[in-house]
Amino acid sequence: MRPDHKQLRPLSELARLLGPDAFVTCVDQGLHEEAADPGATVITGITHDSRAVRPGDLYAALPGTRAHGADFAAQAAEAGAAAVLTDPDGYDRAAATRLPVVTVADPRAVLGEVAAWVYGHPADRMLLIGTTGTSGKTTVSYLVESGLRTAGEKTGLIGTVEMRVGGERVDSSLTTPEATDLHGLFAAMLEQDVAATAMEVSSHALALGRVGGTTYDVAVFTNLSQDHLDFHSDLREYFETKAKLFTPGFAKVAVVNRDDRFGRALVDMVAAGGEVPVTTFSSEGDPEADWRAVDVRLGARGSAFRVVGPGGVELDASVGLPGPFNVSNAMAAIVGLVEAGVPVHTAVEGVAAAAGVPGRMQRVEAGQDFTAVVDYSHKPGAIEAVLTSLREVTEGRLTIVVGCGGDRDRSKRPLMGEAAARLADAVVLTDDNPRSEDPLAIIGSMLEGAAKVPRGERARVTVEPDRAGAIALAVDRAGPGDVVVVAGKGHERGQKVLDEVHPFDDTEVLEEAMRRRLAREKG
Ligand SMILES: CC(=O)N[C@H]1[C@@H](OP(=O)(O)OP(=O)(O)OC[C@H]2O[C@@H](n3ccc(=O)[nH]c3=O)[C@H](O)[C@@H]2O)O[C@H](CO)[C@@H](O)[C@@H]1O[C@H](C)C(=O)N[C@@H](C)C(=O)N[C@H](CCC(=O)O)C(=O)O
Ligand SMILES: Nc1ncnc2c1ncn2[C@@H]1O[C@H](COP(=O)(O)OP(=O)(O)OP(=O)(O)O)[C@@H](O)[C@H]1O
Repeated sequence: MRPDHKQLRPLSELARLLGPDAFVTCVDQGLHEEAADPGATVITGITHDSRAVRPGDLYAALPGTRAHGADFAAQAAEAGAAAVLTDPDGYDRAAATRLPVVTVADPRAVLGEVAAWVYGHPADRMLLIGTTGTSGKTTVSYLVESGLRTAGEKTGLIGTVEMRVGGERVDSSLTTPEATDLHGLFAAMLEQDVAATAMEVSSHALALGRVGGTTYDVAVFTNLSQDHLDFHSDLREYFETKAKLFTPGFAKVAVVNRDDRFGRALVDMVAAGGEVPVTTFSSEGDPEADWRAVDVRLGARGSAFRVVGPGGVELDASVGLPGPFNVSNAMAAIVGLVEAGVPVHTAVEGVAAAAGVPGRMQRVEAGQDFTAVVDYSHKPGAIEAVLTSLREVTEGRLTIVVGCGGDRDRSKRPLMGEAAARLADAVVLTDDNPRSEDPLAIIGSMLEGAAKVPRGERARVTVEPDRAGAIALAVDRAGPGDVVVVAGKGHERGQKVLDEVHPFDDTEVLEEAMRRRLAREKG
């Protein structure tokens, strides 16, 4: 989504912004190595994708893992690009278009600043609350947005499930959009009078410069556990990437979960920097936290608790999402809102009023006599949190249907298998976005983890590679009062096989399996 109003930015201004390390060249002016005078060239928008170029755009030709954006410079020029931003490697193909070319050593590193410049620094003109962490980013962002709405703001939301601009819903393909799209989105939000935005900040975004040129009024940290080790070299580097969000260029204030060991390390790191004030929260009774959730009463559909904060604040609160981890998410949102200037009672009211988050601990009803849940847990920490939470609210048997994605962090597969086999009574291992891999090989790695649980403590493990078959199996075996959780896809609507996405909706398949069973039972 882009603003309707076109920007008019002279390219000469960009050359000044980027300073002496940027070369501006224009073959048509006979200038190959000297800084050219980009003269009358005017930029009216920006994109990193040749397929999305609009006339007047600056096309950012970025080096990628599969291609170099410069490979598509001719296509961008044909679509009306006014100039190209690239690195020395992409220069030849960019210059061949005869458009002005801005060459910098690392275009991703400046892309956020450049995109913010193109759109007139829109993020600086709204309240921005960014949330990072391995788990809880989407949930906290939904809760924060609800709090901002309760405070009377027209809101924006940016995250994995969807983006929202005022009341309008926009599909989302990444958790955190690329910098060019992000600043365009902020500008479009301003045009619609959005005054406050809640957004998710992934570690990919921090590593790939997607949030450059964006300063968060409040940056929130939920937790860190193993994930994305296909992208980050190890847990330490993953943590350090997340920690970037809490440095002065990115955050004005930090809100950090003290119950998480990486959260405590982050508190020390930010405090040592001495530039970003930190406020902490705990839902597990840490007396050192600035804000605490006490007297937590867990229920099958949500929790009630008391919020205790600085200056004698103490008030009743609730969250309509089950599990202790959602009390933690609610605290993250409440404290984030308070640090953003929302009165605490409004923050508490907004969080309590939030509707469920699509595909997160979502109950599915078809008249069955057991509890059926769809949840987006697709990493060891989330599987553990979800199974522990569901165990607390059921006397019956707990079954999980779970797989693990192909072409992504392989080291988490045995950990997911182990967590499922340790914490559930029954596990059905199945397929989940195999991409280019053999689903049985992925399941094999999960089985390795499951086998580490001692026999007497291990859940009954069944393998059914066909996901619909696996869901039906779990449904057919469920007894009254049991819980079946279908993990991994949550709000997603497809199964990724090779480069194709085949329609697959866990909620629909689960509903259908339960209806079929009821029909069979009725005779
Ligand atoms: C690992 C990663 O994040 N990769 C991102 C990266 O892709 P890449 O380096 O492979 O790009 P490439 O395909 O080689 O293309 C190079 C350049 O050519 C451009 N291009 C390519 C083809 C074309 O026809 N025209 C064109 O202009 C591309 O836009 C790109 O700028 O740059 C692309 C756009 O510039 C992103 O779309 C792509 O995200 C892919 C789709 C992705 O799946 N990313 C995931 C892992 C991700 O970012 N996830 C996090 C959330 C993680 C979490 O769950 O916490 C997220 O924030 O979404
Ligand atoms: N605070 C938390 N601690 C542990 N697990 C959580 C927490 N919050 C949510 N989860 C689990 O993680 C799943 C994903 O939650 P959510 O979408 O809010 O997190 P996320 O950080 O946005 O995830 P992702 O990066 O995978 O998009 C939930 O469905 C739930 O199983």
